[in-house]
Amino acid sequence: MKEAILSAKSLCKSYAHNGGQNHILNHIDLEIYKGDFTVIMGASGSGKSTLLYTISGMDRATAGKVFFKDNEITKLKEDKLAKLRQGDFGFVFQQMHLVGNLSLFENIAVTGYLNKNLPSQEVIKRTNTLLEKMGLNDMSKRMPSQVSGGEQQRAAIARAVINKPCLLFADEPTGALNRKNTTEVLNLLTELNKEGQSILMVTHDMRAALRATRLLYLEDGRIIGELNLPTFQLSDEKSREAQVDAWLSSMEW
Ligand SMILES: Nc1ncnc2c1ncn2[C@@H]1O[C@H](COP(=O)(O)OP(=O)(O)OP(=O)(O)O)[C@@H](O)[C@H]1O
Repeated sequence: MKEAILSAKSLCKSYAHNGGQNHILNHIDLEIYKGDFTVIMGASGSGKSTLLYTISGMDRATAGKVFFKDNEITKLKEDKLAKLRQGDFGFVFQQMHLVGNLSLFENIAVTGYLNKNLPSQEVIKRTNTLLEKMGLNDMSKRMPSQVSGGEQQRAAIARAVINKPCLLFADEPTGALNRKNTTEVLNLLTELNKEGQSILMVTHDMRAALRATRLLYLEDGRIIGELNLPTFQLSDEKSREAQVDAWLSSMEW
């Protein structure tokens, strides 16, 4: 049986709008399971990023609850939430937000150093392992401005997983990348997932959606559809694409 690591109960998020309320998330009940590569799709403006930020504790819900491993995180104060985000969650965004005057090595290692439980030798070891895995060995001393967007995003992914988070959140991680870099980043995320990393990603990129083992569709503030898939294999890409395409059409995407 699948193990839920994150669950939302009647999750709501509204914004004040023209004297009224704009309801973006409307009583969402959702469980995110260990080991899954969950991808949330939906039309532009449907609330995908809002859902990711609200369920991860980056933003506050208007109503409803979020539980991380049976602990309610919606009631945590900011300092406890920050600790949780730092230790148990990893984040990757469309923009990489690397520190411009630190090398790639330092950008990755600094998140490890912030983890008080990690000895510095272990931080260095993990950073080197991740640099190798991300294919960044030769450019570890370069500054972010001296590498491509895809290389920056690979460094940002390494930074996000150095503390071995229970769940990696990704908000349109390929949104700013060209085709080649998109494929490289998606391959890395797929590889991490095959090694056991649980991922929750929002995207409106069909190529990114193909990597999901569980696809969810958001519309009118609710999850209206779900498609479960086996782990992505390059050899099955064509038939998977046809399956996902048909499902998205049925969602009127
Ligand atoms: N801080 C805010 N204040 C008011 N409205 C907001 C705020 N943040 C988001 N919204 C609105 O909430 C809705 C959902 O936004 P969100 O960014 O979550 O959508 P999305 O599905 O991720 O869109 P896209 O695919 O275009 O990135 C949009 O109508 C947006 O304008």
